[in-house]
Amino acid sequence: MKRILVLHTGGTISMYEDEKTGAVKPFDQNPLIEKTKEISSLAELIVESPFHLPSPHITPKEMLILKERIDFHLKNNDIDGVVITHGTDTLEETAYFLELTVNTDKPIILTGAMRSSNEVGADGLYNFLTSVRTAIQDHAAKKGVLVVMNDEIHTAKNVTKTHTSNVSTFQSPQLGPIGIITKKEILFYHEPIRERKLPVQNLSKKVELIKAYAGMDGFLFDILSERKIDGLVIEALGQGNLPPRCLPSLQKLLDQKIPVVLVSRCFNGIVEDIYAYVGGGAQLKKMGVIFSNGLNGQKARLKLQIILETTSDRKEIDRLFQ
Ligand SMILES: NC(=O)C[C@H](N)C(=O)O
Repeated sequence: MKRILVLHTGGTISMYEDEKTGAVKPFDQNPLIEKTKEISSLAELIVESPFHLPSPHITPKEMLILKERIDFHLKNNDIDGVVITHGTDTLEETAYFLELTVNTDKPIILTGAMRSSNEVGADGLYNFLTSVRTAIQDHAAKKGVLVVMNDEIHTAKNVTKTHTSNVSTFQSPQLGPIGIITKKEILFYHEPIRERKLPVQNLSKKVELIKAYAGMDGFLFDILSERKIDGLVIEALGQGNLPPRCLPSLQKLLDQKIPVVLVSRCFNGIVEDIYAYVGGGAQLKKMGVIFSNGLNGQKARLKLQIILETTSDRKEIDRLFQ
């Protein structure tokens, strides 16, 4: 039997709905821990619950705790794979954090639920079961960190939460799922390109994320240049463009040597220095803005935060975002 480390962290998968008020709340004790027994015929489960939080309460510090628990077991050589249950709101960020920082070929799978544990059609236990089924497959190895939800397998780099309530919320806009789960099989369609691993022991840097909009001026940039930040990610317009009125304030931030990374607020495609009008990508690149390669804002923010722990060299940051 394969040995699977199960890390329960909270989220709707471990919540219940009050039948009278409809309010959804965490249980004091995660009910999945009891339910785990029903799945123990598939694999030898090593179950830990390092914290029990709704995922909007999760910070990079909790992500680092998960990395450390996984590294501990990898070092002990007592596991063949990992399944993490997590709230869905920030699940993609924890998945991507682990993709960037955990160095292993063994499957690491995150899953969650859109319906709380006592709702009709609750998807939590089912998603947990399919995640364990995926984690024990030999061919789930070497694919990086994966997200298993609703009978689909997605990569941490591409997956994002696309719907507030639907069970098919997790999608990979750039790529689609890399695999599917049926009653009989776990099938992969293609091999993902894996992320270069980054060292991280501590997360002390303040990195902010802002979204561009039509008519944006320098207001938010001015606030950021007055407060101390270590880095900034901007979700720019289209192919990587910004409204002209915000440029002088952006320049102030760049003059302070704050690394500024550009992603697009579009959920498909990459940013490029194509447009040569005022505020277009060509000008932003000349100003020293770093262009990312198709990550969404929240993942680029995490990546910059991790990178800044080891370097603030603009060229090196640029290289790591290619
Ligand atoms: N479906 C969910 O898990 C959403 C919940 N708000 C959470 O992320 O904890």
